[in-house]
Amino acid sequence: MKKILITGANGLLGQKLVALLANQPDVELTATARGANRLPHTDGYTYLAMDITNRDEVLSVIGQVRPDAVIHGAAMTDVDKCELDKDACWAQNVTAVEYIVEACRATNAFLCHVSTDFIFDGAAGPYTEEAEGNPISFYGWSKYAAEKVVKHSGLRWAIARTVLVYGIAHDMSRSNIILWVKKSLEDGKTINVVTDQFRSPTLAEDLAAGCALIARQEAEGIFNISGSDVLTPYEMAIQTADYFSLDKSLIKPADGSTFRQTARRPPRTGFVIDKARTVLGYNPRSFSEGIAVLAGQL
Ligand SMILES: NC(=O)C1=CN([C@@H]2O[C@H](COP(=O)(O)OP(=O)(O)OC[C@H]3O[C@@H](n4cnc5c(N)ncnc54)[C@H](OP(=O)(O)O)[C@@H]3O)[C@@H](O)[C@H]2O)C=CC1
Ligand SMILES: Cc1cn([C@H]2C[C@H](O)[C@@H](COP(=O)(O)OP(=O)(O)O[C@H]3O[C@@H](C)C(=O)[C@@H](O)[C@H]3O)O2)c(=O)[nH]c1=O
Repeated sequence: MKKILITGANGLLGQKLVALLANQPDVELTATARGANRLPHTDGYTYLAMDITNRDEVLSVIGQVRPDAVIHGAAMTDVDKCELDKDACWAQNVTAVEYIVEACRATNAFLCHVSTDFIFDGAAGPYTEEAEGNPISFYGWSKYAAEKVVKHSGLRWAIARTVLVYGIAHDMSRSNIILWVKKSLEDGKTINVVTDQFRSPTLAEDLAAGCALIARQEAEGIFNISGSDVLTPYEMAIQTADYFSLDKSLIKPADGSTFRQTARRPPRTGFVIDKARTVLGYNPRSFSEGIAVLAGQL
């Protein structure tokens, strides 16, 4: 029996991890999140409130559960809000990781920490696990700093890096690219979508599967856990419109000269996922298969 504790259970990744690991005969699952349990189902796991910015709560919850492995997905994930509210971003994405590490050290738990392609500057993707980070947004800096906390923790640790996660979750706090394109086109809204950014978009179920493989195997090191296809957001939008038979003429190509967000985005990222495939047995869907999985949940 492996005791696994996840953080941020109410989020997109968290909900898919609960769906994957609850009711598994060899897993005793504890789902934690801040405040009330907002998950649609309550069977097959234990829910405990745990605000990761509250050191006492983190130490007491993890100290009480004494998990074999922690999958740490909780974070402040709104990149533009992180640029504007740097204190909140640092508290949730870095200081909180120090508390998680302290609690894992006290209980000798394995830590799987979830990170991002935004630690890179996007000059030369797709990236392998050996690439050197060079963040260009505050969110990116916070996740880069969190990786250093994990790497120097002395724990048995893994870092699961991912890219542009998409999927459907219950009561989602933020949308993601497929849902945003689909809703915009259904509402007859014109959208400007960039052709000069490159990503390997990741189905949330595949990210959860990759994190579960790492936690079950207590595989140590950095693993790129993303989708297999490298696409521009424009290509993703066109594929989404085609799949749902929506009006492609509403999708206008844009680039850095016309489209700007509060925080800079690294232009060319995406991941090489060979290591996760061979070491973990990770096997993600293609983007078109991922759209079909999402469509099946609508
Ligand atoms: N989404 C993406 O495109 C990508 C995500 N990642 C990483 O993947 C991980 C999961 O992201 P994802 O599931 O998509 O994001 P979500 O925003 O859907 O989930 C993040 C969760 O973290 C929770 N959280 C935030 N602050 C706290 C806190 N103080 N205490 C407890 N929980 C907290 C949020 O709680 P609440 O629901 O209450 O707000 C939310 O449910 C993150 O580490 C993110 O950096 C990496 C690359 C891409
Ligand atoms: C809103 C918008 C986005 N885009 C593009 C920009 C970007 O490449 C892509 C997604 O933009 P968003 O701002 O929705 O998502 P973004 O904040 O870029 O997503 C990031 O989230 C954090 C958590 C991560 O860790 C990163 O890996 C990445 O997934 O879509 C457009 O082209 N037009 C638009 O109007």
